[in-house]
Amino acid sequence: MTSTLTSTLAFTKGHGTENDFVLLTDPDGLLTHDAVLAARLCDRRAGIGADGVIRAVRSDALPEGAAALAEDPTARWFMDYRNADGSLAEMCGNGVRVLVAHLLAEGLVEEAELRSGPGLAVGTRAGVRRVRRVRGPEGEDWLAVDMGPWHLIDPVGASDRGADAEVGVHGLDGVRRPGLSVDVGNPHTVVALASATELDAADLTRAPEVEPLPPHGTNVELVIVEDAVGAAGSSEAPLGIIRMRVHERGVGETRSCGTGACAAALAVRSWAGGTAAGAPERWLVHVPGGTVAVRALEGQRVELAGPAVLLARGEVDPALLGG
Ligand SMILES: N[C@@H](CCC[C@H](N)C(=O)O)C(=O)O
Repeated sequence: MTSTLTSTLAFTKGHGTENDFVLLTDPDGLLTHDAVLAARLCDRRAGIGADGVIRAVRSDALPEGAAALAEDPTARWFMDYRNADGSLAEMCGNGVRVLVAHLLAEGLVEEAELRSGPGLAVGTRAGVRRVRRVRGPEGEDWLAVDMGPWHLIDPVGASDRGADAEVGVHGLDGVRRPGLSVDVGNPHTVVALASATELDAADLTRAPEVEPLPPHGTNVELVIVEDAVGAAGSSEAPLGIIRMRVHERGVGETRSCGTGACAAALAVRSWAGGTAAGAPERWLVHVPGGTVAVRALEGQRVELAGPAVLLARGEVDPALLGG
């Protein structure tokens, strides 16, 4: 992170539905945000402990930022995201909300930017994302992110299997369950389990076996669908309810995954036959760390909303990090 590993590094710790992150502020892109240091910071015993590291850097201070600025010249901040194992990820739905909360707390963006027009533009490796201030279902202060376009992933290309997968989940007596691979900026395979009992019994200390595996690996979401609220006979638009557990690429089981919640809702919608069949266009996704809301947007886009919590600030001596 620093060239000498002798000076301390300021950090903030935050989470979105308990998907937790170490945040570093590096406006001018002077830090070496490499895989080794990210893995050490994320170590839960010899480091600070987190599912990922987010470096807040100005888009014009790093090469990947050029594409973000070309897409939207107002995207002056970039989310440089690494997983707990140090690998780069294209996008993090919980992370982008926590990054924006951090930028606000540091006085680097204004609350007004979240409340006007389409919201604050943030560059990511998956493209520019826009973040707005919204109210949660119980009046909480939440952030909503336009997560951009999504598509099904066909890992084997032009086959009759399309994005369908078969997934072996550990802890379920060798049964294989149907999956659907969805790209929401990063890759996911959503797996439909048969019951809440299966969801609770699944062993996510190891990655589920996905066949065929998307080319860049995959995050895996195990889901069950609970009854939709406001369906048949009601004037209200139906609200789908999903329970989900997740095994993240580059991390392991986490308490939540924002992109994963979007993929889960989109897969469930697809299995239900889509809008034409009356499938809900908005969902609450319950994860072990809380609840997020997902909404289908026009133009095959999707929105994620949820909380962003900053809980600690401090300094760490990179020379003392173990791992
Ligand atoms: N937890 C994140 C996703 C983080 C990246 C993921 N592990 C990957 O490698 O794609 C989220 O909230 O979206």
